[in-house]
Amino acid sequence: MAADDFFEGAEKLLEIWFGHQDGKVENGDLRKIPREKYENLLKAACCEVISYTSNDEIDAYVLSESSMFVTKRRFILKTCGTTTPIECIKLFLLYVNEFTGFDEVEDVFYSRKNFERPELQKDTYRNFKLEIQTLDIIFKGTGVVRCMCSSKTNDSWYLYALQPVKCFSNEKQSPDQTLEVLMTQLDPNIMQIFTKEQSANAIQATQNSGISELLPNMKIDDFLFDPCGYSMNGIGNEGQYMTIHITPQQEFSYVSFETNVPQSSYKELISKVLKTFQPEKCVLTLFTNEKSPSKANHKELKYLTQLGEWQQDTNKTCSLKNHDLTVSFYSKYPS
Ligand SMILES: C[S@+](CC[C@H](N)C(=O)[O-])C[C@H]1O[C@@H](n2cnc3c(N)ncnc32)[C@H](O)[C@@H]1O
Repeated sequence: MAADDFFEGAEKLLEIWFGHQDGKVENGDLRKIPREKYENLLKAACCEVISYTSNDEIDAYVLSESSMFVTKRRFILKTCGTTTPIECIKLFLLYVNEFTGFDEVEDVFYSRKNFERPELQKDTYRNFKLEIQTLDIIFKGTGVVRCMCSSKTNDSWYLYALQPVKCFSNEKQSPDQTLEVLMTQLDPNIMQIFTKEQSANAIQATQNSGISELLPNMKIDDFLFDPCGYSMNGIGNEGQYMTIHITPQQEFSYVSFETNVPQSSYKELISKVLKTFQPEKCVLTLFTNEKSPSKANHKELKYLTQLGEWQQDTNKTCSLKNHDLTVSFYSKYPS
């Protein structure tokens, strides 16, 4: 396939948390950084804003390549294609220093699935080792690295997590959990919904696909690309978000689902997501911190060996500074 026809759906996901050395986190706010400064950052990452929505807790941007979310002290940049998110970090840290009142990086996570066509990425992003080296230089530290591989398919998932020396005490932590479902080889009939040929607009695609039913009661900002491709952000009044991105082309179809909505069990939500998109394969990741009402879910995921038509081939759990992490690989049975 010609490089021109290919689109890399798999995202690079960067999440940074900020704090204050004296522990007074109420003194800072990342949303004090002006909009044009965020646009500068996105230029460095090779993408731009195409839509925006917000409430009192969270600013959500749909980007030309995926999404950005900004809350009081957490920044999330999720970008696909051949974007370069690490390139915006130094400038971002300068803006944080200038505008927000924060003076400390509390946590950094940078993760991604293996790329379909790594050779088409720009320099640093062709090999996770180079991404790690670049992040270590920027954060002047040594990150913890996790590489999880499926025992059955050639899928893998990589994480860099910076563990700053100073830890925030448990009392200052707020509940935090993030679920991601990264899906490949999707049902072509379902993917057809995310084309201009089948759907007149994004609202139609959101409704007809069942996306609107996945986590109801969210304010949805969706976008249907021409001739195909789909992105959406959903936000809730308490700072909850969900985000879905779809590359529907059959030769390299990819869908990602991510949310921070807490659940006492994620089984039903994950099943709904898989039934909605019908992937052949998927990678599940779950991060929870000590305060999260979802923290018991790692055990549940471990024993979720069968999820409808999907069978788990690999499940790994590990502990990071403030979070537990589970990564599971599933494929449709029989594959
Ligand atoms: C931005 S969207 C969603 C990407 C996402 N990371 C995913 O999960 O696949 C990418 C899809 O939109 C299509 N697309 C159409 N116009 C585009 C544009 N101007 N920029 C980025 N993608 C575009 C791509 O071909 C691809 O199918």
